[in-house]
Amino acid sequence: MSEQLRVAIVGSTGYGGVELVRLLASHPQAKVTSVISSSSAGTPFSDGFPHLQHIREELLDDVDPALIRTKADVVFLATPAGVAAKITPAFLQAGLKVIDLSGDYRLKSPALYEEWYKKPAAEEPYLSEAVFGLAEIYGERVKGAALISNPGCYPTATLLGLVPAIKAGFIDPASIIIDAKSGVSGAGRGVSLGTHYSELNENFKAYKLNQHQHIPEIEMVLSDVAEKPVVTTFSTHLVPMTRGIMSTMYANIVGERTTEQFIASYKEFYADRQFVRIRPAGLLPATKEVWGSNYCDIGFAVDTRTNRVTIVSVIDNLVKGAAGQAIQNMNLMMGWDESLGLQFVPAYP
Ligand SMILES: NC(=O)C1=CN([C@@H]2O[C@H](COP(=O)(O)OP(=O)(O)OC[C@H]3O[C@@H](n4cnc5c(N)ncnc54)[C@H](OP(=O)(O)O)[C@@H]3O)[C@@H](O)[C@H]2O)C=CC1
Ligand SMILES: CC(=O)N[C@@H](CCC(=O)OP(=O)(O)O)C(=O)O
Repeated sequence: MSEQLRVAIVGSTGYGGVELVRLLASHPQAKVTSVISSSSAGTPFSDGFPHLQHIREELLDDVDPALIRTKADVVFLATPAGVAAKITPAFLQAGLKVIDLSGDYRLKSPALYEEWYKKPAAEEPYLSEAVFGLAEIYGERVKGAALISNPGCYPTATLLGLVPAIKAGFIDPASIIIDAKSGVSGAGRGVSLGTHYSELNENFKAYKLNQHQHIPEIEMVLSDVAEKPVVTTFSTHLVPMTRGIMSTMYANIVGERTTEQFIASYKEFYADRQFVRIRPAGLLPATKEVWGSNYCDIGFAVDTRTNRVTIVSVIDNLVKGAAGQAIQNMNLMMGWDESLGLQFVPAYP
């Protein structure tokens, strides 16, 4: 077998980073050679994650691009918004390929990023060079790229559920309303008032209405696919569960379409893709049915009374919504089969 690709992870002590460590442990052609921390360098990785003790015995490295270059070929950045914008240029200049899990390189307009993220935008030419890695839609662009911007968790579930219907002309893009729900690991490992146990348990709440940073990312892709500007209503809710996103989407149908026609059209659209599974009529997906896997499951219900369709799309936010799709992008970037090391069956129940 050829030599394995060497991989480093900045933010390895966060939820996205730890999930990268878990998934890459069984990748046949890549191995993690450096786990990096900005706050705990020099301490054993397994101190914080005893469940991974047998696969990662080394000490955490510092965020040092020159050192990392001696150990790795590709670096994943699983860091909070604003960090990748600062450190990516040094990693690229050191000769590493970069896959960023944050929102820093997704929006091509610096003004739009600063409006929604309230932080300084990444600089050119890196912003223009970054390829938006929604693998099933833009996978061809990912091949050979040096900087990949991994999509957000909510946009991944939402866009995989909407793009085929828009491309087929089945729905009016101006009529779309997106009602999305996430498990709490979507908020990261850090503690906050809104996500601690007694605030979250037995509770269900809407948040960031009309202010969510994923709104411009969703509109960017919907506009690209519709070939005209699209604005949308996107509402987010926190659910008392650990993993999972459900995006429930409503749109007016153009002409007359049955549930079976939506199913047939989506099956054709995703015929060559391994990670999108289309449900038969009457069988809507639930978050537990993709738990721990890289699948996005999509179901449909056409209402002939209102002539609207409801599309339900579910993912595991830490896998297809973050680490899994990032590895899928690494595979595409390297010219490998996109499913390498990702063929996990969902854990159930
Ligand atoms: N959680 C999810 O479901 C998803 C997350 N994302 C995005 O992925 C990124 C990571 O998310 P997540 O893992 O949940 O976040 P976490 O908060 O769990 O982890 C982020 C990690 O980044 C490290 N970090 C913080 N500041 C810096 C810095 N200045 N330089 C280097 N490293 C730093 C921290 O580790 P240390 O102190 O050890 O350096 C921390 O563990 C975020 O941008 C998030 O928005 C995207 C899709 C889904
Ligand atoms: C539950 C929860 O709080 N989820 C986070 C998802 C953040 C995320 O994934 O951030 P980026 O994609 O922008 O990097 C949120 O709604 O902000």
